[in-house]
Amino acid sequence: MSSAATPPPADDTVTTEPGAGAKRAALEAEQDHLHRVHDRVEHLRERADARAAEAAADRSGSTFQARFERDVTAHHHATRAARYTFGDVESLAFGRLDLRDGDDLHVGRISVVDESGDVLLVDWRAPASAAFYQATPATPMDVVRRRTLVTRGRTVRDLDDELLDADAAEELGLSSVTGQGALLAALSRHRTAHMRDIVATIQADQDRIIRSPATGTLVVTGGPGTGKTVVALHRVAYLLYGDRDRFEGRGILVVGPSQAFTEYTARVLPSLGEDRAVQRALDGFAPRGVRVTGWDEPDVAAVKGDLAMIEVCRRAVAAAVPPLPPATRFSFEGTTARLDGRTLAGLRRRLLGRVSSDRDVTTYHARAAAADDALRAALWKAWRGARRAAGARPPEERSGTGFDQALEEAAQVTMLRRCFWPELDPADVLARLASGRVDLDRLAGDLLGAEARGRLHDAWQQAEGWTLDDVALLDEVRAVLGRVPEASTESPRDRDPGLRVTGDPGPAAVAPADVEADDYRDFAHVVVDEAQDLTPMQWRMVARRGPYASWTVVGDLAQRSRVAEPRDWDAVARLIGRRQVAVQSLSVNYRTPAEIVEVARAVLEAADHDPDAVPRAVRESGHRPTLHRTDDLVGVAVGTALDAAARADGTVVLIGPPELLPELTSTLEGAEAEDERRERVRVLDARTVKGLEFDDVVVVAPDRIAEASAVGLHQLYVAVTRATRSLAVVAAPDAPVPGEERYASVRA
Ligand SMILES: Nc1ncnc2c1ncn2[C@@H]1O[C@H](COP(=O)(O)OP(=O)(O)OP(=O)(O)O)[C@@H](O)[C@H]1O
Repeated sequence: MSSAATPPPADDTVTTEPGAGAKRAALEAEQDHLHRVHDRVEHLRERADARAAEAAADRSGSTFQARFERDVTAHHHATRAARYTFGDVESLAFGRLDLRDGDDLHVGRISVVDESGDVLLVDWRAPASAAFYQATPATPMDVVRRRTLVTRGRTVRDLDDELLDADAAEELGLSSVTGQGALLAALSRHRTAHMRDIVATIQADQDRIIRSPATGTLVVTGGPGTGKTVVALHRVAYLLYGDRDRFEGRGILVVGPSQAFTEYTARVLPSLGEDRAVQRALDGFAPRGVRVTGWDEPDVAAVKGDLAMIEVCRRAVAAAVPPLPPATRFSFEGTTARLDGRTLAGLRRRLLGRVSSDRDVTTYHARAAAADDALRAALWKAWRGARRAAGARPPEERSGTGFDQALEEAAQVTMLRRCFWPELDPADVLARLASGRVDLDRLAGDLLGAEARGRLHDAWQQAEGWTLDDVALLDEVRAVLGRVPEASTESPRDRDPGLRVTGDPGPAAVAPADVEADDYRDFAHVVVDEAQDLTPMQWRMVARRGPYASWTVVGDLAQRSRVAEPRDWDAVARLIGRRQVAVQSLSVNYRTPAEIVEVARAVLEAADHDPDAVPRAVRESGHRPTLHRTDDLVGVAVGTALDAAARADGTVVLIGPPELLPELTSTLEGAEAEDERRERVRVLDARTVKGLEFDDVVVVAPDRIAEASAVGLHQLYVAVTRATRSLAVVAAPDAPVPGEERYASVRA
């Protein structure tokens, strides 16, 4: 946005520097207004609280209807009260527009009207507020002066003016009072463990994305720190505000790459008064009871993520049914029939061949009744054959003969029906394949090449638990299985203990009733963050939750940690069943100072990626990144991180290759430092820092991160672009470090 808050200022912006007196007067006027807003909000909150309490205590009606209405009323007022509740640090009002017609309006977190109907504050998402974010001197949108307020709780700390229409300003007698720069003030605040909202300083290009209609699929791209994540979250708040019926009813799903990421971003929507969106990490789609404990190397992830796995999963279900008894005998009206296992196996194979995840009616569990019918028909046919062989003439029709009743009572038939089409759970099904009980080569020899099968086999053999990429496979299996019919309460193990898989690669304690997690529904809108990293199978998993949804897809191809498909956004569109995507890009880096951007550029160059993909930084820190050459990687890295924590408040992270993490953690724990300082330092794997940010970043052994896989340099790029303040790199004396000359060198 070209507001005064946005460096560099637009060339045609008119800014006059008034005296301190004018600024003081302006601050006082804004302070008065903010007090009025807060007083009114407090009043509204107290009133809503009182009404909620009154409704909850109302015992006047005893009918179900009366109790229901009372609960709805109490809930309604409690929700209102919650909307009027703000923490001390959140700014309730953050802008003011003076318009050509002499009116002014204040923009804030919510709309507030006083007792006489005057508007004290307009919600940032309302159409009238759009000019606060979008007006420029070239297109002033009837705005003469835009004022950005820097507030904290009830206090106005600073303000920042921009005259967009100098002539009209003169006519109206308006001047401008420049402050510190609201955006720079916001960016220079130290970070906490949680991302903050940016309502006060949304920039024009970001605002256009936030407000764009949710019709098809919008892809938001841009380099690290351009605000993709925060913009996507504000878009969710905007959509909920604009069409609550559509988006609150069916819901909005926000998907992030990891639990750490979801925890980091979790507070943004609640701080905007919206807590209805469902935020999930990719491993959060695992069936209940399944815990993800590991990662796959990119080449294994590529196999597990390939669409060939759709058919592998389908066949895995067919291979998970237990063997049938060699023969089943039963008697009815004095005739004993015998049905051999091979005939029944053929019948079951044909029925299993029709099972798929395509439609609800073709899932395994949905076909249970049809399978049982087919089994009874086969038994009927066998009995009629036996009857005829005995010289009697069997009845043509089964119904009315008592045959079905007799089947219910025959012990052998009961056994047969239980293992013919038992209830299955996804983790058990996949575990049979992963543990080798079902032979992968026989199952998928025609679907996966020998190399891919080898990788899959080795990965599953060596794994100590389920991995992130197994989750999409578990979900695919779950989709093939479908919902367990409601009437059924037995778990598969109650029915057939033989289904238990020993030596499973992962904890598979899942009861079928738990199989459908509560997110398994048809969302109205789906947001996918760090979208460059999803495999085709993961896209299927997410798309299953929004077959009719509109989408916001957020990603940066330069930060890919994958080597396989999909390679561009059109391919993503195909995977989620959409014909096309609209792409919008963000190009200003609000996170990383210019000095660190230079280093990041060198890493991209080393990765043979277009170095211009690095977004331009909005500010400089005045500090060059430091490069520490040492043999004592861990000791120096921990010392550097603790020094950073001592220098200033904020968050510090040590990012290293997986094999160094235990030593980094134990050295940090044993280091002599105050607890408060030590606790502000985190140790993270280079693969888990995606989407996160920290004030001070120490990257350890960059060469090992870079060489770990085909996308190692991209992971190093992600690691060095996490810092908002300082970057230190700790490397062995002879280790290659891209852009070495751009660092200040420190020899330990
Ligand atoms: N308009 C803004 N005003 C204030 N802060 C902003 C603004 N836009 C972005 N930021 C801040 O910049 C930082 C980076 O934002 P965000 O994490 O959304 O970027 P990103 O593009 O998703 O980055 P990455 O690709 O590395 O995950 C955050 O601290 C965010 O709050």
